[in-house]
Amino acid sequence: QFHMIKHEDLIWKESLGQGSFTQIYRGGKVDRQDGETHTTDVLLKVLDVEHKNSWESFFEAASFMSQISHTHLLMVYGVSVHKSKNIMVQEFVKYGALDLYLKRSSVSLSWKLDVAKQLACTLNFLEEKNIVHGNICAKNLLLARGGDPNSENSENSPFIKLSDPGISMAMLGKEVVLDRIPWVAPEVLEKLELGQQCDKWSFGTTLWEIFNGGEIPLQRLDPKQKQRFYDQRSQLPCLEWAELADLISQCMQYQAELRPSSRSIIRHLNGLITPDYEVLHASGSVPE
Ligand SMILES: N#Cc1ccc(Nc2nc(N)cc(-n3cnc(CCO)c3)n2)cc1
Repeated sequence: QFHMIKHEDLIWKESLGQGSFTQIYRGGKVDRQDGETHTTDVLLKVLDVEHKNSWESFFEAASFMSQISHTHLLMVYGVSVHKSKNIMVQEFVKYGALDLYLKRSSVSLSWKLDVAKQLACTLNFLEEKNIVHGNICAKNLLLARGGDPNSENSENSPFIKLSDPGISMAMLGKEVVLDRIPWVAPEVLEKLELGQQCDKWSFGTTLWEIFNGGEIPLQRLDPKQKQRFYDQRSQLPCLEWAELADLISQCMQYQAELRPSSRSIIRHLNGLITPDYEVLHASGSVPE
């Protein structure tokens, strides 16, 4: 399952905002090893009290992350329960959530393609283990490196960690699931159960976010209009980079079995050459 961490071994620092149904804080975890005490930087994710009846699902997400390890999967150290507080203790990822980072910073197409490839590899890892994450989105991608643009080259390349899936759809009300359109695969909306192909759909939506600078897809639609978006088999506005738009629409096919395998997604991404204007502009050989 997961490691239980004593509340007295946790240090609480500043609040860093919230996730879905959670508050997040910067913190520390004290480990006592043969007389020495060592403090690890952690992220403390506290389940909102009004959702405390979803604590099993919250801890299921923690044990999901604790039982698989991969270079692009977030490390979850364990959980702590104190009075009515349910706390997930995660590794502190230096630059935080990718959606916020993309809104604040301008990054190159090759930077974005690098992130997309890392996410595709993670998807492949999960698919080979027949594991479904169920909540892939830019908000759940954390940037461990490559967050400060003016650092020299090697530091500049991004490195992502996929966060925990959070409370499962089954526990969330229909309203909340509707609000996850267009990340939630259409078949999940109907049956409220996660199938292998649903992560591919969400991968497509997450690609759209990454290559649209963190813009929130369908932001202005209310839940009813979002339901209609699926009822009418609508697609997101397509990007100007045609080859990438093509991959996104392949992943976001309403017929789940037609979505590409993660291996073909990786092949497609490896076959993409960042369009010249990006390179030419970067080298300054094309007047701005
Ligand atoms: N300024 C700033 C700053 C904020 C946060 C981090 N680090 C970190 N580490 C994690 N393990 C998880 C998260 N996290 C962020 N948002 C969510 C909820 C939505 O996913 C989770 N952030 C680093 C810098």
